Amino acid sequence: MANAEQREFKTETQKMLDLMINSIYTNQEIFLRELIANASDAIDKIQFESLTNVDLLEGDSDFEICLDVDADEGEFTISDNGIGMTYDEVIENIGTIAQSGSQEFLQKLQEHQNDEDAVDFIGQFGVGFYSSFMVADKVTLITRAPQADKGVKWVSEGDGTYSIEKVDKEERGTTIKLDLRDDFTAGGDEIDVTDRQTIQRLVKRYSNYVEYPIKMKFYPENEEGETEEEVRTLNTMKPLWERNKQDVSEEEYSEFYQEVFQEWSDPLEVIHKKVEGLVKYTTLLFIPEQAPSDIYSEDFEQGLRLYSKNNFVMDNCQKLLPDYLRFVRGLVDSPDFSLNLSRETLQDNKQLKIIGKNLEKAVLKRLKKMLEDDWEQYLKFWSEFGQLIKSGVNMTYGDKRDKLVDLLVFPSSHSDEFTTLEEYVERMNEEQDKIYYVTGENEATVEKLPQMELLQEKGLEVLYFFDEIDEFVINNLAEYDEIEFKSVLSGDLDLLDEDEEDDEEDDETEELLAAIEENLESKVDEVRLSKRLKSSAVCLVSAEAGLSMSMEKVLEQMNQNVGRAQRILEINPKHQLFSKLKTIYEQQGNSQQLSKYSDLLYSLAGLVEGFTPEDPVEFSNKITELMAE
Ligand SMILES: Nc1ncnc2c1ncn2[C@@H]1O[C@H](COP(=O)(O)OP(=O)(O)OP(=O)(O)O)[C@@H](O)[C@H]1O
Repeated sequence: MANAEQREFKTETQKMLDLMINSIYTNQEIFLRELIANASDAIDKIQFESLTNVDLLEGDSDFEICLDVDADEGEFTISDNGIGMTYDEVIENIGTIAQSGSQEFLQKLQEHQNDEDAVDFIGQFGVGFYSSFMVADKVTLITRAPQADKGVKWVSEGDGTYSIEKVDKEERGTTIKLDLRDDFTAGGDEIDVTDRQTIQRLVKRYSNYVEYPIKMKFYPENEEGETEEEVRTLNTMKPLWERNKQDVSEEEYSEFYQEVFQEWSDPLEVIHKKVEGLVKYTTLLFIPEQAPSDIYSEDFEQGLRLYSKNNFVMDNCQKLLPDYLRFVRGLVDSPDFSLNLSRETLQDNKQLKIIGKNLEKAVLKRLKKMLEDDWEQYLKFWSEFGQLIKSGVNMTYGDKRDKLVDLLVFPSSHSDEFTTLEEYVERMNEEQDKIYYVTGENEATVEKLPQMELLQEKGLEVLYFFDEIDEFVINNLAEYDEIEFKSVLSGDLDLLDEDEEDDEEDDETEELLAAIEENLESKVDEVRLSKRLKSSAVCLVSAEAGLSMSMEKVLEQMNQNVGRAQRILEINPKHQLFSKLKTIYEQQGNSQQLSKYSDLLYSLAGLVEGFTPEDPVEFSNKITELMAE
């Protein structure tokens, strides 16, 4: 090294190296991604420049990145035939920290100099080439720029100085040799960087879609037990998302989806978009056919995969899509993402926010289109992910909520399958001014509810809410197209024509109702004559405002005690039973018998509603006594 010039690193560079060497970074394996990304950038550059000056290629246009390991020597080497560097460029690029990301990093480093939490922010910045020092105690870089006579050799042990000298180098491009630290060789505590399988795995994970072949020699044994040299390309290269949509077949999308996201079935929908604007990105999203069984569990790994110019940056990035779209799989590639984007910095990442908004819009738009153009497919989607869309209504506001509302579908009394709110409103007759709904277990039970009788008679359509979340969603919406939602099970339905309205209650009826109310004091808030019942004798409804009985049930199951729904017992004045009650009251006043009847009425009305009697034994005794009479 007679001609080698010894130079010192700039102070900041040394600080950075110290951090690398002390392995503040926990994820050391990313060194490989950083070196491959640099090699790929260097090839991009020569390719671009050769467009105007083909001589730069020196006849070599088979662009490639070659990796090699030497387990005996504990070495790892990466070579590229990219643009290389001149003597001055090496000093400029490698001896100092030039890029803005690293500048910012150093500034922060200065601020946090004596901070223990330096670890927290170090992961936020691109450290590129220097990450070599995480796994190596000596780094040798030999490079030659196109058409330069001499190459340049740069060597450093990360100890504050480096040496630089001119050397002969035949091929254009850069070779970087790492003398690995013992920890990173066979028998070390960390990953074995001299192990070909390990390297292969890392390339697959981080650099699979780098567009130049990443090659490595393997030495498998042939049938005779002799080893043979075999050069393998480790990466898949052409990222599907970079291709034109028109040129990708459905099968190719499916294959990619299954391979990358470990799915078994085909995706229900594929969204593939290239966006060039304020932010530049390409996205490939998939709506799965089936919800994974753990989609509601806390461990569910939601989120998209991020790439930066085909380099893997991060998996399961949750910041891009809102929680209610957690079923969407896919990726986003943007040159604006830094390779070292970390979960901590995602929060403030502006590009990410813009991209996220666009993606959400794109998914909702596609779902709307599916609903309009392919109803069968939409129902399939709905049966898997409808719950999540509903939860989205509860979580969103304004415009977004309006978009979600049009994706809601419900079973209804007037349709064999599901109906949208828009369709419901279209079917409403002129006098109808409310959207009616009923909550219950299933179609068979709600259709038989006494409260449904009047609506059925009047031919009014009722939406069926079989999902616990439904009523909460509707409560949040309050109205659709300025039309109020109205539960068939609460308040007054106001459905009778004037001539159907009953005459004023006589005094005796009033007294009777008051007596029953007194008997049921602890259970109901009001007893009144019903205007909705046709053939049934009694029903229980909730008060117009406030918690409904079905919501009370759900909240109770969730152990959320938010109070009790107001209960109103309605008695059908046209029912035989009512005349019987009247007779009893006329003859005996508020007797024991009337008290027994009051209890029974309440229990029966509750039963229909799905509430078991508070004391089933007593209930059954009362019924049998009555039968015996
Ligand atoms: N294989 C290479 N061929 C040619 N030039 C290289 C090579 N590797 C690094 N360089 C030069 O050294 C510079 C510094 O590299 P480094 O990896 O530290 O940062 P970067 O790649 O610019 O930024 P980042 O890693 O944050 O994306 C590069 O910008 C490039 O000019």
